[in-house]
Amino acid sequence: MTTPMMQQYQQIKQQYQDAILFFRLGDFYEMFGEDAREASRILEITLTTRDKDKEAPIPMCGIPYHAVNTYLGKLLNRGYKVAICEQVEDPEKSKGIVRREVVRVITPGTIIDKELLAEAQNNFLAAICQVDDIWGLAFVDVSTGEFYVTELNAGNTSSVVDEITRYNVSECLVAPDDPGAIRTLLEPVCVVTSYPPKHWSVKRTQLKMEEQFSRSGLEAAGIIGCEAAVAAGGILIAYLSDTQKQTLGHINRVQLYSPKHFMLIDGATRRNLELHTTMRTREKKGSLLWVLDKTVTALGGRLLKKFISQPLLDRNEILSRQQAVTEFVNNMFLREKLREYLKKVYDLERLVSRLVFQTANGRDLLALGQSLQYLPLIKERLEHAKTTPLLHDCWHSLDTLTDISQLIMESIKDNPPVSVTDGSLIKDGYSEEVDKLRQAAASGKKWLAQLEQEERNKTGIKSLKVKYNKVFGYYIEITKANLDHVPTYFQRKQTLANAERYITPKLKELEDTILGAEDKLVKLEYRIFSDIRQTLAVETKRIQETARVIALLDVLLSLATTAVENGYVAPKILPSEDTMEIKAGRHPVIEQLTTAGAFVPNDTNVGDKKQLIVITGPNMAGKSTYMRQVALITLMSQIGSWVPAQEAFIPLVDRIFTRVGAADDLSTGQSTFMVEMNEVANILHNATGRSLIILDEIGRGTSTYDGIAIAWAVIEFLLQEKKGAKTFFATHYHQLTALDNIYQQVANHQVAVQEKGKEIVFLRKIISGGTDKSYGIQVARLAGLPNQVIKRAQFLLTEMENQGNSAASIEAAAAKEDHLVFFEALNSSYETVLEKLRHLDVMNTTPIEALNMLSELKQLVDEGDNSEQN
Ligand SMILES: Nc1ncnc2c1ncn2[C@@H]1O[C@H](COP(=O)(O)OP(=O)(O)OP(=O)(O)O)[C@@H](O)[C@H]1O
Repeated sequence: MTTPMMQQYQQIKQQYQDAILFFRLGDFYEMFGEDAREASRILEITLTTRDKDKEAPIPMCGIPYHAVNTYLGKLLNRGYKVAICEQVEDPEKSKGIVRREVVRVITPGTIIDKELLAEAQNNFLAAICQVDDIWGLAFVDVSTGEFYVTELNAGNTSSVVDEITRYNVSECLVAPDDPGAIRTLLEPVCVVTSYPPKHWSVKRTQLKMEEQFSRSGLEAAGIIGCEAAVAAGGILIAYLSDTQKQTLGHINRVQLYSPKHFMLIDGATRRNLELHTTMRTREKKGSLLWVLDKTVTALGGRLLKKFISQPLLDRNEILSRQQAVTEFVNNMFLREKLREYLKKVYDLERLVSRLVFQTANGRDLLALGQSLQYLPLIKERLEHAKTTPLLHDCWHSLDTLTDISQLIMESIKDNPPVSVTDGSLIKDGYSEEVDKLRQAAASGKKWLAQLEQEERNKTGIKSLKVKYNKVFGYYIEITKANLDHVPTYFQRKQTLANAERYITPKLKELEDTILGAEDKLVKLEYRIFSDIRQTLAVETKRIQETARVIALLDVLLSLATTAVENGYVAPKILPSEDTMEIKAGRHPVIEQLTTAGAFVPNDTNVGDKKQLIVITGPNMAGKSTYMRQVALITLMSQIGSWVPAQEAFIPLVDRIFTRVGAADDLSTGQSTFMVEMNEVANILHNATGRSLIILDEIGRGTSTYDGIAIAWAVIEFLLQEKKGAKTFFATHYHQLTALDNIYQQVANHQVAVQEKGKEIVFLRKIISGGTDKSYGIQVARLAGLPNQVIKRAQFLLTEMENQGNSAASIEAAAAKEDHLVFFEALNSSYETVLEKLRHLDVMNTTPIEALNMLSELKQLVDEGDNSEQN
């Protein structure tokens, strides 16, 4: 027979089948059945059983409630959802089994707990929904309250994936019937959840959106009539109320954006240009974000990431940001002062969500109050920069929230405890009632001490003590040796091995006053604190608006600081058709990673006359670095930043495409060459005459002739079909340099190197003209390939250059050389000896040095012989 508690469990579990149910039992969250099996494996906790003696014992495991976040984090990271089921009535007051309810379902996209969130990173939940031939997309960050919607053409599923990657979404809701088979495309990118149930209608989603943002809010955002966007938004709202179980007041503003408003950067380009993390280690260090991020608030850190993901397309908007950055570059004092104040500002966006969820504690409020005190100072400083329009807007919209900081600073005690139910939250002087109770509790303790002294005097028992425990309250303890002196008005309560415990009517009376006062005080403080928290939650919109200004200021200041520290210039932003000219441009990241002054700057000129630059040059010369540098300077210009160059004229580009390096995508079962061709196809389909295209060694994943043929045809297509697209094409196929004889829009460039005997020196300088030398073997030698391999390759290369590279001639060459290599391999010191002789300056060698050298060479040859024999 199932116990009533297990019946209750099963009823609740029934409704949350896709989540792991954390079922609160006293101080533990327990899991049962399949949930327990799964959780115990992932969380590495012991799996036990309930009703061991019964026929079908139920697997179970548990975690202490106070350590819940650690365990939650592990499950969410693995993509699980967790339903938190609490006891929702006081067990002491309940009749029969205590009532339990799921109070929140936490999913990877709906985390708000600060311990589980990365500070400088948004945590987005997205929904995708197709209405007719349009995709609606909606994004929400529950921890900050941001809510965005947009629409895309349904034919193009890859642009949906691009948008989801751009937001770095943690969880995405897709319809269970999944019309565009989008789930498979998204699964490598984020957790995909089927939602909503089939019977959901566009009408219902619209109602949900109106409930959340009001009709006028939707009108103000201009989204009435955007059915797909509204539908996606409504699905998000519905999912949030299903999981969060409460209205979310901090999500009060929806923004419709047009992807056309921002430069679209696909996932491959984002990775290739290492915008947020490096390709190899996936770390921030070594990325563009790493160079530009001098933000001092978590709010600013998140916004800067967004800026980098969403370069602008509107020249005026770019210039307005650039002007603000310039203002801060030119005004060091203002810049440093503002940054100093901003450092003190707390994560206002995330705090707001904790106010709404009522999870903010005394420390959160105090931190809020303290940081708000800097707002008037910030506003005052901004007054000096009012002539710059964007900074004027910041100054104008910065609400200093003095009423809020005053309320907090007057009411919340310094150093409040973490828990909000243990008292010590409310400052003296804020509430008369609190003061009175606090005094009563404090005096009570004094009275107790007096009573103890009085009783000692009366009884003559020096060791008499007034003590306290939770079960008996206050009592007087007398050791066994003194029992004879105990007066009759002492009433015995408990006997211990060597002492007796008593109470007296007076002690009882005092106890009532003290305990009553403390109990009342804790309750009253909690009530007042909750009221304050509630009052602040009502001010959500104002705090959010201020948070937006603070984040923007922080990012502009960060860009200015980087510009000053790294010696950047303000680029001139030109219309798309113009020529891109960069004088002495540098790669923003590589220059930081090389020793100061070691980076070699290079010029760029591409556009009107020469639209496509073919870059040849040895391996390791700096071709990729150069092309990425052009892309990054363009991107930085369009986010409003200054750029690493002496001078830069940047025409607006609508997209940056890159095809750089080879990356296997084994997770989707694609080969290196297939990935390469997919990326090239994407570029050829989607680039326009206003795009910037970086193609690094395309075609190298297949045989030489196939590769050359594909590369040639791709270039022709770009010249004919994407007129004006500024393109850089790095290649080892020197045959492609012939293109500039045929097409006047093509220019050949090479990266200069200097030959020194067998060695090469990289000059890192881009010069005009093509080269047919790869120096691959020299680079391989630098990389430390065994001498034997290098020599052999050198021989085969010479043979191929003389005889052609047909299979037959290579075979003939290989046969010819075989015994020679074998002979040379007989003594492994051969190359070292030769090297020493090569570097020997005979004319400047004394006889004794010559003798020493001879002996050294002999020793080397002997050692070589010995090692060959062993
Ligand atoms: N302008 C420069 N100044 C200083 N160092 C540079 C410069 N350009 C490149 N480098 C250094 O040279 C290294 C190799 O550059 P890069 O990868 O761009 O060469 P590559 O020509 O694309 O090589 P491959 O053809 O083998 O891919 C870089 O990692 C960087 O450290």
